Amino acid sequence: MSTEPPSSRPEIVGPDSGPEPPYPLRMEGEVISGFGRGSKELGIPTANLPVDTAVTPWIESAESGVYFGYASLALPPTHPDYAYRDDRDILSPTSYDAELHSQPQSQPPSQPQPESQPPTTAAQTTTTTTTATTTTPAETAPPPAPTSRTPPPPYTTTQQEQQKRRWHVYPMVMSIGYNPFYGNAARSAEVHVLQRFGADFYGVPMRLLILGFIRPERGDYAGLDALVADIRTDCDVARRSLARPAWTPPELLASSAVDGEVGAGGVVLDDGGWLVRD
Ligand SMILES: Cc1cc2nc3c(=O)[nH]c(=O)nc-3n(C[C@H](O)[C@H](O)[C@H](O)COP(=O)(O)O)c2cc1C
Ligand SMILES: Nc1ncnc2c1ncn2[C@@H]1O[C@H](COP(=O)(O)OP(=O)(O)O)[C@@H](O)[C@H]1O
Repeated sequence: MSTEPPSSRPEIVGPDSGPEPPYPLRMEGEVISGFGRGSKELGIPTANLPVDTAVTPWIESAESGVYFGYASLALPPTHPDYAYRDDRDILSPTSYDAELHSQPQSQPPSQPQPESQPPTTAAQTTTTTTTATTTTPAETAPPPAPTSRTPPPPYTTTQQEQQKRRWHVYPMVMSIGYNPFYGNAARSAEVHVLQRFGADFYGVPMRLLILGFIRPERGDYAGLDALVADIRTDCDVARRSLARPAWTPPELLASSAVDGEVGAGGVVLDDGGWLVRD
Protein backbone atom coordinates (compact mmCIF):
# COMPACT_ATOMS: atom_id res chain seq x y z
CA MET A 1 0.00 0.00 0.00
CA SER A 2 1.17 3.48 -0.66
CA THR A 3 2.44 5.83 1.99
CA GLU A 4 0.01 8.26 3.52
CA PRO A 5 -0.86 11.02 1.09
CA PRO A 6 -0.36 14.57 2.32
CA SER A 7 -3.29 15.49 4.56
CA SER A 8 -4.35 18.15 2.08
CA ARG A 9 -4.83 15.57 -0.66
CA PRO A 10 -8.23 13.87 -0.89
CA GLU A 11 -8.10 10.13 -1.54
CA ILE A 12 -10.99 10.17 -4.01
CA VAL A 13 -12.24 12.92 -6.31
CA GLY A 14 -15.59 13.38 -8.03
CA PRO A 15 -19.03 12.41 -6.77
CA ASP A 16 -19.93 8.74 -6.23
CA SER A 17 -22.77 9.22 -8.73
CA GLY A 18 -20.26 9.48 -11.58
CA PRO A 19 -18.61 12.11 -13.79
CA GLU A 20 -20.25 15.51 -13.97
CA PRO A 21 -20.13 18.22 -16.68
CA PRO A 22 -17.93 19.41 -18.30
CA TYR A 23 -16.78 15.79 -18.28
CA PRO A 24 -16.34 13.61 -20.16
CA LEU A 25 -13.83 15.44 -22.32
CA ARG A 26 -12.21 13.72 -25.26
CA MET A 27 -8.83 13.91 -26.86
CA GLU A 28 -7.10 11.74 -29.42
CA GLY A 29 -3.96 11.50 -31.51
CA GLU A 30 -0.86 9.46 -32.06
CA VAL A 31 1.66 9.11 -29.25
CA ILE A 32 4.63 11.42 -29.76
CA SER A 33 7.85 11.71 -27.80
CA GLY A 34 8.42 14.29 -25.09
CA PHE A 35 11.64 15.16 -23.30
CA GLY A 36 12.38 11.61 -22.21
CA ARG A 37 12.28 12.56 -18.54
CA GLY A 38 9.26 10.49 -17.51
CA SER A 39 10.99 7.12 -17.45
CA LYS A 40 14.56 8.12 -16.82
CA GLU A 41 14.16 10.80 -14.16
CA LEU A 42 10.80 10.07 -12.63
CA GLY A 43 10.35 6.34 -13.16
CA ILE A 44 6.89 7.26 -14.45
CA PRO A 45 6.62 7.16 -18.27
CA THR A 46 4.16 9.55 -19.86
CA ALA A 47 2.76 9.14 -23.36
CA ASN A 48 2.48 12.56 -25.00
CA LEU A 49 -0.27 13.65 -27.38
CA PRO A 50 0.01 16.72 -29.64
CA VAL A 51 -1.79 19.74 -28.17
CA ASP A 52 -3.74 21.28 -31.03
CA THR A 53 -6.52 23.68 -30.11
CA ALA A 54 -7.98 23.36 -33.61
CA VAL A 55 -8.58 19.67 -33.00
CA THR A 56 -9.32 19.88 -29.28
CA PRO A 57 -10.85 23.34 -28.67
CA TRP A 58 -11.67 22.71 -25.00
CA ILE A 59 -8.00 22.38 -24.10
CA GLU A 60 -7.36 26.09 -24.61
CA SER A 61 -9.42 27.04 -21.58
CA ALA A 62 -8.77 23.88 -19.56
CA GLU A 63 -7.07 24.48 -16.24
CA SER A 64 -3.48 23.28 -16.18
CA GLY A 65 -3.25 20.33 -13.86
CA VAL A 66 -3.85 16.65 -13.33
CA TYR A 67 -6.82 14.81 -14.84
CA PHE A 68 -7.91 11.18 -14.85
CA GLY A 69 -10.07 8.80 -16.82
CA TYR A 70 -9.55 6.11 -19.43
CA ALA A 71 -7.11 5.78 -22.29
CA SER A 72 -7.50 3.45 -25.23
CA LEU A 73 -4.58 2.35 -27.37
CA ALA A 74 -4.89 0.83 -30.83
CA LEU A 75 -2.11 -1.68 -30.31
CA PRO A 76 -0.80 -3.61 -33.30
CA PRO A 77 -0.44 -7.40 -33.12
CA THR A 78 3.33 -7.00 -32.85
CA HIS A 79 3.04 -5.27 -29.48
CA PRO A 80 3.59 -7.61 -26.51
CA ASP A 81 0.46 -6.28 -24.81
CA TYR A 82 -1.75 -6.98 -27.80
CA ALA A 83 -4.32 -9.45 -26.58
CA TYR A 84 -7.52 -10.56 -28.11
CA ARG A 85 -10.16 -11.24 -25.51
CA ASP A 86 -13.03 -9.25 -26.90
CA ASP A 87 -13.53 -6.30 -29.20
CA ARG A 88 -13.79 -4.21 -26.09
CA ASP A 89 -10.78 -5.25 -24.13
CA ILE A 90 -11.21 -3.49 -20.83
CA LEU A 91 -8.82 -3.43 -17.93
CA SER A 92 -10.35 -2.70 -14.58
CA PRO A 93 -8.78 0.05 -12.47
CA THR A 94 -8.36 -2.51 -9.72
CA SER A 95 -6.13 -4.67 -11.90
CA TYR A 96 -3.52 -1.95 -11.83
CA ASP A 97 -0.12 -3.25 -10.87
CA ALA A 98 1.28 -1.02 -8.17
CA GLU A 99 4.77 -2.24 -8.97
CA LEU A 100 4.52 -0.21 -12.13
CA HIS A 101 5.97 2.61 -10.17
CA SER A 102 9.50 1.39 -10.23
CA GLN A 103 12.30 3.59 -9.12
CA PRO A 104 13.86 5.94 -11.65
CA GLN A 105 16.48 4.17 -13.73
CA SER A 106 19.15 6.77 -13.26
CA GLN A 107 20.18 8.99 -10.42
CA PRO A 108 17.80 11.93 -10.54
CA PRO A 109 19.17 15.44 -10.27
CA SER A 110 18.28 17.15 -7.03
CA GLN A 111 17.12 20.25 -8.84
CA PRO A 112 14.93 20.63 -11.91
CA GLN A 113 16.72 20.59 -15.21
CA PRO A 114 15.86 23.35 -17.67
CA GLU A 115 14.61 22.60 -21.11
CA SER A 116 17.44 22.17 -23.53
CA GLN A 117 15.42 21.42 -26.64
CA PRO A 118 11.91 22.08 -27.84
CA PRO A 119 9.52 19.13 -27.71
CA THR A 120 9.13 16.96 -30.74
CA THR A 121 6.42 18.48 -32.86
CA ALA A 122 3.33 16.66 -33.96
CA ALA A 123 4.43 17.10 -37.56
CA GLN A 124 7.48 14.98 -36.89
CA THR A 125 5.52 12.02 -35.68
CA THR A 126 1.95 12.10 -36.90
CA THR A 127 2.31 9.64 -39.77
CA THR A 128 1.34 6.22 -38.51
CA THR A 129 2.74 4.45 -41.51
CA THR A 130 6.30 5.50 -40.89
CA THR A 131 8.73 4.07 -38.44
CA ALA A 132 8.39 5.59 -35.00
CA THR A 133 11.28 7.77 -33.96
CA THR A 134 13.92 6.18 -31.79
CA THR A 135 15.70 9.33 -30.83
CA THR A 136 15.47 10.83 -27.41
CA PRO A 137 15.87 14.60 -27.17
CA ALA A 138 19.19 15.64 -25.73
CA GLU A 139 19.18 16.67 -22.11
CA THR A 140 21.22 18.65 -19.73
CA ALA A 141 20.55 16.06 -17.04
CA PRO A 142 23.19 13.48 -16.07
CA PRO A 143 23.80 10.78 -18.67
CA PRO A 144 21.19 8.05 -18.45
CA ALA A 145 22.13 4.77 -16.84
CA PRO A 146 21.83 1.62 -18.92
CA THR A 147 18.16 0.96 -19.38
CA SER A 148 16.21 -2.23 -19.84
CA ARG A 149 13.49 -0.48 -21.82
CA THR A 150 13.35 -1.40 -25.47
CA PRO A 151 13.55 1.29 -28.13
CA PRO A 152 10.31 2.13 -29.95
CA PRO A 153 9.72 -0.58 -32.55
CA PRO A 154 8.29 0.13 -35.98
CA TYR A 155 4.79 -0.94 -35.05
CA THR A 156 2.88 0.79 -37.78
CA THR A 157 4.66 -0.17 -40.94
CA THR A 158 2.13 -2.08 -42.99
CA GLN A 159 -1.48 -1.52 -43.91
CA GLN A 160 -2.15 -5.12 -42.95
CA GLU A 161 -0.90 -4.49 -39.43
CA GLN A 162 -2.98 -1.35 -39.16
CA GLN A 163 -6.10 -3.33 -40.00
CA LYS A 164 -5.33 -5.83 -37.27
CA ARG A 165 -4.96 -3.22 -34.55
CA ARG A 166 -7.26 -3.55 -31.59
CA TRP A 167 -8.28 -0.96 -29.08
CA HIS A 168 -7.28 -1.74 -25.51
CA VAL A 169 -8.73 0.37 -22.71
CA TYR A 170 -6.85 1.24 -19.53
CA PRO A 171 -7.32 3.60 -16.58
CA MET A 172 -5.06 6.62 -16.78
CA VAL A 173 -3.89 9.78 -15.05
CA MET A 174 -2.62 12.73 -17.06
CA SER A 175 -1.04 16.14 -16.87
CA ILE A 176 -2.10 19.04 -19.06
CA GLY A 177 0.10 22.09 -18.68
CA TYR A 178 3.55 23.60 -18.73
CA ASN A 179 5.24 21.33 -16.17
CA PRO A 180 6.35 24.36 -14.10
CA PHE A 181 8.85 22.23 -12.18
CA TYR A 182 10.76 22.03 -15.46
CA GLY A 183 9.60 25.35 -16.90
CA ASN A 184 8.43 24.03 -20.25
CA ALA A 185 7.72 26.70 -22.84
CA ALA A 186 4.93 24.78 -24.56
CA ARG A 187 1.80 23.22 -23.13
CA SER A 188 1.83 19.46 -23.14
CA ALA A 189 -0.67 16.66 -22.62
CA GLU A 190 0.99 13.64 -21.03
CA VAL A 191 -0.69 10.41 -20.04
CA HIS A 192 0.56 7.91 -17.53
CA VAL A 193 -1.36 4.72 -18.27
CA LEU A 194 -2.02 2.70 -15.13
CA GLN A 195 -0.65 -0.45 -16.61
CA ARG A 196 2.78 -2.00 -16.97
CA PHE A 197 3.63 -2.48 -20.64
CA GLY A 198 6.05 -4.89 -22.24
CA ALA A 199 7.24 -2.27 -24.72
CA ASP A 200 6.83 1.37 -25.69
CA PHE A 201 4.02 2.44 -28.00
CA TYR A 202 5.22 5.54 -29.81
CA GLY A 203 3.18 6.28 -32.94
CA VAL A 204 0.20 4.29 -31.69
CA PRO A 205 -3.25 5.96 -31.88
CA MET A 206 -4.50 6.87 -28.40
CA ARG A 207 -7.92 8.13 -27.30
CA LEU A 208 -8.64 9.72 -23.95
CA LEU A 209 -11.94 9.86 -22.13
CA ILE A 210 -11.18 12.39 -19.40
CA LEU A 211 -13.61 12.08 -16.50
CA GLY A 212 -12.36 14.41 -13.80
CA PHE A 213 -9.80 16.84 -12.40
CA ILE A 214 -7.49 15.92 -9.53
CA ARG A 215 -5.40 19.02 -8.78
CA PRO A 216 -3.70 22.07 -10.30
CA GLU A 217 -0.13 21.61 -11.50
CA ARG A 218 2.68 22.76 -9.20
CA GLY A 219 6.18 24.05 -9.71
CA ASP A 220 7.23 24.58 -6.13
CA TYR A 221 8.43 21.10 -5.24
CA ALA A 222 11.51 20.97 -3.05
CA GLY A 223 13.00 18.37 -5.38
CA LEU A 224 12.30 15.55 -7.76
CA ASP A 225 11.28 13.17 -4.97
CA ALA A 226 8.44 15.46 -3.94
CA LEU A 227 7.16 15.67 -7.53
CA VAL A 228 7.33 11.88 -7.89
CA ALA A 229 5.51 11.39 -4.57
CA ASP A 230 2.74 13.73 -5.70
CA ILE A 231 2.37 11.91 -9.04
CA ARG A 232 2.18 8.58 -7.24
CA THR A 233 -0.56 9.98 -5.05
CA ASP A 234 -2.34 11.15 -8.24
CA CYS A 235 -2.20 7.57 -9.52
CA ASP A 236 -3.69 6.24 -6.29
CA VAL A 237 -6.42 8.87 -6.34
CA ALA A 238 -7.28 8.06 -9.96
CA ARG A 239 -7.33 4.33 -9.37
CA ARG A 240 -9.57 4.65 -6.30
CA SER A 241 -11.87 7.17 -7.96
CA LEU A 242 -12.31 5.05 -11.09
CA ALA A 243 -12.95 1.88 -9.09
CA ARG A 244 -16.36 3.14 -7.94
CA PRO A 245 -19.34 1.54 -9.70
CA ALA A 246 -20.47 4.67 -11.53
CA TRP A 247 -16.95 5.25 -12.85
CA THR A 248 -16.12 1.76 -14.04
CA PRO A 249 -16.00 0.67 -17.68
CA PRO A 250 -19.23 -1.39 -17.71
CA GLU A 251 -21.21 1.73 -16.83
CA LEU A 252 -19.24 3.98 -19.11
CA LEU A 253 -19.43 1.55 -21.98
CA ALA A 254 -23.04 0.50 -21.43
CA SER A 255 -24.65 -0.22 -24.77
CA SER A 256 -27.69 1.78 -23.73
CA ALA A 257 -25.59 4.86 -23.12
CA VAL A 258 -26.35 7.73 -25.45
CA ASP A 259 -23.86 10.49 -25.98
CA GLY A 260 -24.55 13.28 -23.51
CA GLU A 261 -27.58 11.60 -21.97
CA VAL A 262 -28.07 12.22 -18.27
CA GLY A 263 -28.73 8.88 -16.69
CA ALA A 264 -30.07 7.83 -13.32
CA GLY A 265 -28.34 9.49 -10.41
CA GLY A 266 -27.25 12.43 -12.51
CA VAL A 267 -24.49 10.44 -14.19
CA VAL A 268 -23.59 11.77 -17.60
CA LEU A 269 -23.41 8.70 -19.74
CA ASP A 270 -20.92 9.26 -22.45
CA ASP A 271 -20.82 7.12 -25.51
CA GLY A 272 -17.86 5.26 -24.08
CA GLY A 273 -17.87 3.01 -27.11
CA TRP A 274 -15.99 5.82 -28.83
CA LEU A 275 -12.90 4.57 -27.00
CA VAL A 276 -12.88 1.36 -28.98
CA ARG A 277 -14.67 2.21 -32.22
CA ASP A 278 -12.78 1.58 -35.47
C1 LIG B 1 -0.08 12.59 -12.99
C2 LIG B 1 0.98 13.61 -13.33
C3 LIG B 1 1.10 14.76 -12.57
C4 LIG B 1 2.06 15.71 -12.87
N1 LIG B 1 2.17 16.84 -12.10
C5 LIG B 1 3.11 17.75 -12.38
C6 LIG B 1 3.22 18.95 -11.60
O1 LIG B 1 2.46 19.21 -10.67
N2 LIG B 1 4.20 19.84 -11.95
C7 LIG B 1 5.05 19.62 -12.98
O2 LIG B 1 5.89 20.45 -13.23
N3 LIG B 1 4.97 18.51 -13.75
C8 LIG B 1 4.01 17.58 -13.47
N4 LIG B 1 3.90 16.45 -14.24
C9 LIG B 1 4.67 16.35 -15.47
C10 LIG B 1 6.02 15.73 -15.30
O3 LIG B 1 6.92 16.71 -14.91
C11 LIG B 1 6.34 15.18 -16.68
O4 LIG B 1 5.55 14.05 -16.90
C12 LIG B 1 7.78 14.88 -16.82
O5 LIG B 1 8.47 16.09 -16.94
C13 LIG B 1 8.08 14.01 -18.02
O6 LIG B 1 8.05 14.78 -19.19
P1 LIG B 1 8.35 14.14 -20.60
O7 LIG B 1 7.12 13.34 -21.01
O8 LIG B 1 8.56 15.31 -21.52
O9 LIG B 1 9.53 13.26 -20.47
C14 LIG B 1 2.94 15.50 -13.95
C15 LIG B 1 2.82 14.32 -14.73
C16 LIG B 1 1.85 13.39 -14.42
C17 LIG B 1 1.74 12.16 -15.27
N1 LIG C 1 2.47 2.98 -18.37
C1 LIG C 1 2.86 3.80 -19.36
N2 LIG C 1 2.26 5.00 -19.53
C2 LIG C 1 2.67 5.83 -20.52
N3 LIG C 1 3.64 5.56 -21.39
C3 LIG C 1 4.27 4.38 -21.28
C4 LIG C 1 3.92 3.45 -20.27
N4 LIG C 1 4.71 2.36 -20.38
C5 LIG C 1 5.52 2.58 -21.42
N5 LIG C 1 5.26 3.80 -21.98
C6 LIG C 1 6.00 4.34 -23.13
O1 LIG C 1 6.89 5.30 -22.62
C7 LIG C 1 6.82 6.49 -23.42
C8 LIG C 1 7.13 7.72 -22.58
O2 LIG C 1 8.39 7.62 -22.01
P1 LIG C 1 9.06 8.91 -21.37
O3 LIG C 1 10.31 8.45 -20.72
O4 LIG C 1 8.06 9.65 -20.54
O5 LIG C 1 9.52 9.74 -22.61
P2 LIG C 1 8.83 10.85 -23.49
O6 LIG C 1 7.75 11.49 -22.68
O7 LIG C 1 9.92 11.74 -23.82
O8 LIG C 1 8.28 10.16 -24.68
C9 LIG C 1 5.41 6.51 -23.99
O9 LIG C 1 5.34 7.24 -25.20
C10 LIG C 1 5.13 5.02 -24.19
O10 LIG C 1 5.55 4.62 -25.48
